[in-house]
Amino acid sequence: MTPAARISAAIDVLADIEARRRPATDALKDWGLSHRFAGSGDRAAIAGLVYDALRRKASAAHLLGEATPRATVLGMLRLDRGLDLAAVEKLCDGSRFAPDPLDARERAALAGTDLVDAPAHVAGDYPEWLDLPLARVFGDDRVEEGRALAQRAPLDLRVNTLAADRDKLAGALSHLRPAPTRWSPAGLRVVVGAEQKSPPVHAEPAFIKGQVEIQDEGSQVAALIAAARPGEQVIDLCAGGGGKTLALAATMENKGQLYATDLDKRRLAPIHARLERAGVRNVQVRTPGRETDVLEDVSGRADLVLVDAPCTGTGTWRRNPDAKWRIRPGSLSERLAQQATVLDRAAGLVRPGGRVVYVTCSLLADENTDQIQAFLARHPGFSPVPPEEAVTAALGDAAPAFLESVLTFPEGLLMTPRRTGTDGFFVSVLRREE
Ligand SMILES: C[S@@+](CC[C@H](N)C(=O)[O-])C[C@H]1O[C@@H](n2cnc3c(N)ncnc32)[C@H](O)[C@@H]1O
Repeated sequence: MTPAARISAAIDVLADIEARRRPATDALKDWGLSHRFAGSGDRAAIAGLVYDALRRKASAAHLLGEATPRATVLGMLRLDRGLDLAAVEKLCDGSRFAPDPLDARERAALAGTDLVDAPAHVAGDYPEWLDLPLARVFGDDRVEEGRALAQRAPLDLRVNTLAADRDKLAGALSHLRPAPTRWSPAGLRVVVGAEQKSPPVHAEPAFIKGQVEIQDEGSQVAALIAAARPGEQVIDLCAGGGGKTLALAATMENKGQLYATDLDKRRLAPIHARLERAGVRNVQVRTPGRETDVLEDVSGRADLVLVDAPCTGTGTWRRNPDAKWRIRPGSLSERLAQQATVLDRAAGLVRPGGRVVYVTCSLLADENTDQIQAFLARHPGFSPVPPEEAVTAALGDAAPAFLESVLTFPEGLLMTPRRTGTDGFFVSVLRREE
């Protein structure tokens, strides 16, 4: 396919997403099925255009003065890909499979990149109703934070230190050009270009042998701050597919006991194969039953309970640009109630002197600092560990620069793409008094 034909295809996919209110992945898959002549390179490039357009939806619409799928793609080409008017015009020449030629209004709009008079939520490309909540956390920096959240995310890998070391793995994966991550000593980062397909890590021998997992560096750091130690009794209460469970097991060096559970047994299902592949031997998966409390025997005895809480995912907009525009106030309230429930459960599981570590991939104070303040009011026997203390123990030499980069609060710390180059993660360490 020509570059111009790919742009036409991206406009069609965006129209489908909008008309049928469906996730981008579904629309892209359908497009691939009904255009079998398109090769994998074409499909990857079209997906790149669609996701980039979704990332810049508000600012592109502002530039073009309308929010149609065509305007979104044209605006993105100008704002994100840096194409000038002549380059866009060349692509939209009206030839077979190319988008229609630009009209006078489009030409005038694409002559500049003027977002000066755009309100913060437009310049930062996030939903208008989240402007106040984001202003509460970031103040005037919210536009820059939003812009960083509208960039493409790199592909981060976590080397499984139970089975390999980072330098050797970097050699084995040298064709992906991985670079060591800045904060996590077990992380490798692969940069994927706009038109590139994400490399099939699942097919790498190192992945098949359990030496490497896909995990954002922010998630790796959150697990490091939880600091599960060899010999401890640890509960991963919202284990889901086990991303953090595997990271905790690695710092425990397979010693002690790690209990992994989740409210939803379907989410937990993939964990078994992942543990097996990673050579993890100290995890008991406690699949929830209908009536029984699957953690009854460990209640009040855990050294550490990790609550990797259900949340709005506002910190992961780089990876889920269409979810960014779907989030509603109702889903926030639902998550807030779930977070309080799971935190209260964690409080009963930890031993005196033990700790609860609360993690979200949200940027919103309601889900982070407010949630912790409310927890502390309900559970006066707990107090927050100062972020400086938790980070220094977890990150060693990288701690000072990390602490300068994150936002810190008495209740915990917040990573963001702009500040730490990771997804947005909030981490709070809460110690139960002896
Ligand atoms: C952020 S995800 C966990 C991701 C996982 N820890 C990982 O690293 O791959 C949040 C999980 O919390 C679970 N959850 C929601 N409410 C819960 C509750 N009351 N108790 C336990 N798990 C809960 C959800 O089913 C979901 O799997």
